[in-house]
This record gives sequence, C-alpha cells and structure tokens, in this order.
Amino acid sequence: MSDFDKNCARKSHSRQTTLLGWKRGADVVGTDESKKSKRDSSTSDRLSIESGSRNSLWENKSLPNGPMILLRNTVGGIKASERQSTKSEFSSLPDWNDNVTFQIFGKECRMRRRVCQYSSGGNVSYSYSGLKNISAPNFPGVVYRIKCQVEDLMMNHLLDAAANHSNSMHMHVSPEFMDEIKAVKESRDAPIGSRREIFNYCLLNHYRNGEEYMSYHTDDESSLHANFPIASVSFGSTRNFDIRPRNKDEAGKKSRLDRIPLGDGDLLVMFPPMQEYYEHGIPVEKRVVGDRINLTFRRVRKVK
Ligand SMILES: O=C(O)CCC(=O)C(=O)O
Ligand SMILES: [Fe+2]
Repeated sequence: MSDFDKNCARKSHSRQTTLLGWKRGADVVGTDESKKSKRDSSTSDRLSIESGSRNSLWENKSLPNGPMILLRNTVGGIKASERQSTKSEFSSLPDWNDNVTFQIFGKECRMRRRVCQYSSGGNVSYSYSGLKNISAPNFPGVVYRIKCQVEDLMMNHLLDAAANHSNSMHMHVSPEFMDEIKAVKESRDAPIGSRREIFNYCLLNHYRNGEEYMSYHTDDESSLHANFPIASVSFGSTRNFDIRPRNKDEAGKKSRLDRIPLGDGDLLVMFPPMQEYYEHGIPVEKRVVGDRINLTFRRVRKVK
C-alpha cells in the first residue's frame, strides 16, 4: 500500500465523519431519533444473554458497551467444500464493483477491495463511506440463502438463551430486538410474501489478497435501525478484525483493543451500542495467502 493510499484511507474516514455529520466518542450522544432510542434502553432493562451450556458453540467476544458474539465454522455449511462452492457463487455475482472511487480533499481515492450490495426487493437505499445513492438490487439466491441461515442461527441462539433465563452480564440485547426476533420467528411459517425478516441489506466485500483492506470505521449511519445488530460472515482466507475505541486516550492515541481472526464460515454479530463506542477495520497483512469474501447483513430503516 502506498503512502498515498494510506493517506486516502485515513482521510476518507474523517471525510465520512464530516459528510454524514457523525459525532464521535463515548460521551457524545447524537440528537436524532435512532440515538435517542438507544439511550432509552437502559442496561438494566436489557435481556442478558449468557454464552454457556446449551449455547456454548457461540463465543462471547463482548467489550464494555460493545456486545459481540461469534460462531465459528458454521455459515455456508459445516463442510469446507460446501463453503468453497458458496464462495465461488459469491465470487461470480455480476454486480461486483472493483473501481469504487471517492474524492478526498480534491484527490481521487480508490477503494482497495471490490464491493457489491443487495437489498430486499432492491428497494432499500443506504449510503456509506461517503458514497451516496448506491444501487442495491434484490438479493440473489445465494445471498438470500446465507441471510436466512444467519437469521436462523442468531434467532435460535438468542431465543434459546432467553428461554434458559441466562443472566450473565456479558451480553445485552435490547427488549425491542428480542420482540422483533420473536415476531420474525413466528412469521416463519407464514406464506412467503408475509414473512418478516431481520436484515434487509447486505454489503459484500472481496479482499483479493492480503494487501486489500478496510480502514478503521464505525457502521453508525443514521439510516441503520438503532436496535438491530450487524451480522458479519466470512468465507475463504482468515483475516484479522481489529477493534479500537472511537475516542483518543490521554496520549492522543486510539490503541487497538482486540484482534479477532475471522475464518471460513465464521459469523460475528455486533450489537448496539458497539458502533457508538468502537471502530473496526481489516488491516493489510501481506503474508495472507488467498482471498476472503465478507458479507455484512444490516437493517436499514429507509425503504424507497
Ligand atoms: O470484512 C470485514 O470483516 C469487515 C466488513 C465491515 O466492517 C463493513 O463492511 O462495514
Ligand atoms: Fe464495518
């Protein structure tokens, strides 16, 4: 990666901040409705989920104010060969864009990975990384299949933990989201047109080698639903997922707090309010052999 690219990556992040009017820091609370509802869900009235006993396949990766759960080697099939063929299907989707450019202080920067995005019925509009009005066609079959699997895995885990009255303080899920997944679960037997869904948007990232990366950022656009998590799925080579605080420390630094290796078939779920407190990114790692495709499923509020 050249210094110019590094610079672009860094600046793109600060530019995003300006463009979307984000405020950073644990002590700063936004003024829009989504942020208000986050604030109103106090820790005490959230359902606590324990990753123990029957739910032991899920690891608890939470940081303070950053609830996260992780399930290894499962999405896309238990067998590596099944996941490999799913990854090939992703790779040959027709909508990849490997030349995404954006302007930073008058300079043109190119995104160092290829990306594409899909949404429910092609009706969802979402802007990120300073890019606006990006078209997001209807979910192709392979993305829809993985979306359903991710929703089921997550829903069953959370409902199971709730039914077992798990009471660890590690993991907090808002009552609003628990109500939502109960409704989604109940609607699974309904005719296809009237089924509810958790996620209505998917962003795919293809890192073709260890030099392709994603700089530190938060996924806290106001168009994202405040109570819903972001579910991130990985296929292919293992890449590190780095986490650091949004706020600088006394020395003016933001030091890395955690590094989670994300491998083939892994599912990482980030719950609110994680995006208010932490940034995450995929660093350059030249020694990585092979490519990785990542899917992040989101719930966007604005539907066209
Ligand atoms: O590739 C990854 O695991 C990170 C993806 C991500 O953070 C994003 O799409 O916002
Ligand atoms: Fe992200």
